[in-house]
Amino acid sequence: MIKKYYESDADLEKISSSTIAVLGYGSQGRGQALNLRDSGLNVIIGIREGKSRNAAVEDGFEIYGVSEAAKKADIIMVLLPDEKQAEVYREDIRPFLADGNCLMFSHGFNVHYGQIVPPANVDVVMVAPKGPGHMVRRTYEDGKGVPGLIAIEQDYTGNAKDIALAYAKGIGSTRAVVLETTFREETETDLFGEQAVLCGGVTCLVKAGFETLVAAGYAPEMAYLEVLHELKLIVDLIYEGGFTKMRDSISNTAQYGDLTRGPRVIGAESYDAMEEILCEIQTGEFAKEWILENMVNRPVFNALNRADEEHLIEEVGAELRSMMPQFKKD
Ligand SMILES: NC(=O)C1=CN([C@@H]2O[C@H](COP(=O)(O)OP(=O)(O)OC[C@H]3O[C@@H](n4cnc5c(N)ncnc54)[C@H](OP(=O)(O)O)[C@@H]3O)[C@@H](O)[C@H]2O)C=CC1
Ligand SMILES: CC[C@](O)(C(C)=O)C(=O)O
Ligand SMILES: [Mg+2]
Ligand SMILES: [Mg+2]
Repeated sequence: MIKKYYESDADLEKISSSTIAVLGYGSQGRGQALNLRDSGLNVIIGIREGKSRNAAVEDGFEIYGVSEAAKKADIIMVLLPDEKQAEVYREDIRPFLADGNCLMFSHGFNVHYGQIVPPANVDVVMVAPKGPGHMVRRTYEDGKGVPGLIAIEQDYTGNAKDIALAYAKGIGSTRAVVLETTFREETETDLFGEQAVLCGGVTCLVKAGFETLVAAGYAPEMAYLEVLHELKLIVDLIYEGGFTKMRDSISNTAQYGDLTRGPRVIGAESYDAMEEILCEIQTGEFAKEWILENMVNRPVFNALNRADEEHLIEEVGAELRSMMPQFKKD
């Protein structure tokens, strides 16, 4: 049985006298740093010059370069892009790690695939919120939390788990639930989830529905509202109460179509593709591909991203959203 932890299982005191360096101030860096500070913990930011450094200054943090922050800290949370972490680790983190420090990640990619090999005299820990950084912050501000994972790769001090749980409490995750996993399990399931379902699966499904309707002569605006805008409303119901709550809310006609037609869209071919994708993750083939892609300045990433940015669904969506009050900035 997987271990689950809640508020009463974690003690902020375990890290209340520690200096926590959050390295990177992007999606996760900002969300986690603000939550930790609001939880009363001692946070500094390690960041290069640039856009997100300015945001950290505006938010009133004590700011340092990455190496300086790593040197000052007891807990070093690496919230840099996965593809940059190994290089920054070699140059700006590893030389400044002290005996008994806690090296922390929110995703296991670099440790699991051997791109970062920490020394034996530090704790190596993961605290991974299961949600985007902006939601980590917004949910905390609402008095709730995004569920999280902890994993202990190396327990040099004997305190690694207490530290991980306290950090998870600091970012709000124990308000929801924290599961105990391993670097391998988190890395493989996270990559699979984002590729096959959450990001890759969903965007391709929506695009396919949109393109099918538009090719059949329906207005792109109709297609957009049908397969993209309404998706959130349906997903919200699934999120709140599973398939059952969603099916309680839709018409019987929709439910019959869902049960009989859904399996034709996601059929044997999709199951085979998912298995193949999982296998590429487990063997390290995907990791190798992504590392090599970065070494040659991301030609595939850039070309595919540009094509999607220029897709009709984005143009139509931007125009429709600009008229909807819920998307207007204050
Ligand atoms: N995004 C998410 O919600 C989730 C992310 N994670 C994990 O969290 C980690 C961080 O991801 P994410 O928050 O998306 O990252 P972002 O891309 O949002 O932010 C990265 C931050 O690192 C800084 N940075 C980039 N390159 C360098 C460098 N060479 N030296 C110093 N600073 C640098 C960026 O600064 P600048 O503005 O100057 O580019 C930015 O502040 C990853 O391990 C990811 O897998 C885990 C769960 C969810
Ligand atoms: C779903 C994408 C994610 O895994 C996340 C927000 O959890 C990521 O890497 O950003
Ligand atoms: Mg994820
Ligand atoms: Mg991920």
